[in-house]
Amino acid sequence: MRRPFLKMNGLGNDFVVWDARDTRLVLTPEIIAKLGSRDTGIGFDQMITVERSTVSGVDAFMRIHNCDGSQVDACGNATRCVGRLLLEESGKDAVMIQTNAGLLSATAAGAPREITVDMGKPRVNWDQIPLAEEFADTRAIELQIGPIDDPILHTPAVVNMGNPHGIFWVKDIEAYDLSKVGPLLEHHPVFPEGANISLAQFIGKDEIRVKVWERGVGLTQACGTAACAVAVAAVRDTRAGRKSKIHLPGGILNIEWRESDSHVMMSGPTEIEFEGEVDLETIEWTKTAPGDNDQAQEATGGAA
Ligand SMILES: N[C@H](CCC[C@H](N)C(=O)O)C(=O)O
Repeated sequence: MRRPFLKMNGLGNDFVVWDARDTRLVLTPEIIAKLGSRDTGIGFDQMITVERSTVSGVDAFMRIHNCDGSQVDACGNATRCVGRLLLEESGKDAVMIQTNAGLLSATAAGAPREITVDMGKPRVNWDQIPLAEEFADTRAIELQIGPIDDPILHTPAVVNMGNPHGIFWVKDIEAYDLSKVGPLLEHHPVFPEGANISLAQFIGKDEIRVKVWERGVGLTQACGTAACAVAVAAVRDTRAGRKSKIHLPGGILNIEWRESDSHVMMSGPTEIEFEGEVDLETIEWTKTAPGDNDQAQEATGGAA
């Protein structure tokens, strides 16, 4: 059975997006992992299924799966992408997206394809992250993040943005091999539900460079909820103001942890890479229509 999809990304954190508002779509974790594989399938960091919301007046429900097939409750970059689709489809100035982590609102951020999402309030109590009970005093958490010749134990900042985040402030991100320490920390017993792991380095006033090992994925070009979590941790650790620029490998996200209501506002780009169609039995897929940049080239007769 062939099914249309959109391939999208937010700063290179990429997604397959299904519209399942009229035709339900339930896939097993095994099929999701096959589709998500950059060898056997379409390849993505997360799979996003847009469904009818169960809450009246809310535009859609967004279901999120990591490429390992695990279902999770928050994905900042995908929320911007789904927000863009709903805003363009409805012509409204703002749309509401229901997730298992709560209701999120999305609005246009000014520049084309730039979207602002209200990611709601951060949670910082140990049982909200969650952390294992024996680590209720987060100061007691000392984790080895390498490198081998620098066996300094680090205490992470911990924030939940609808998903768990462990953040390590370091002087030089390049001094650590996140591809090695990331999986160890993601599955560390201190995080009973796992965690997204960020290395964060200040590069200027309210400018922070971040690299992320995502739970259920691995290294990604960007992670929206991590950007929010780092910005919140920077304020709590009195290292930054309430507005900060988070520099990820894929680009910059602008974050504001609003004083008035403690909501975290995240602004950044979205991209439709292409439209496609996939056979859910054979996982064979084809592109059926160009994306934003292809169209831009076509429109301008752009050079190859
Ligand atoms: N890997 C995350 C979900 C996706 C988060 C990320 N892609 C974002 O933009 O927030 C988790 O397991 O909690």
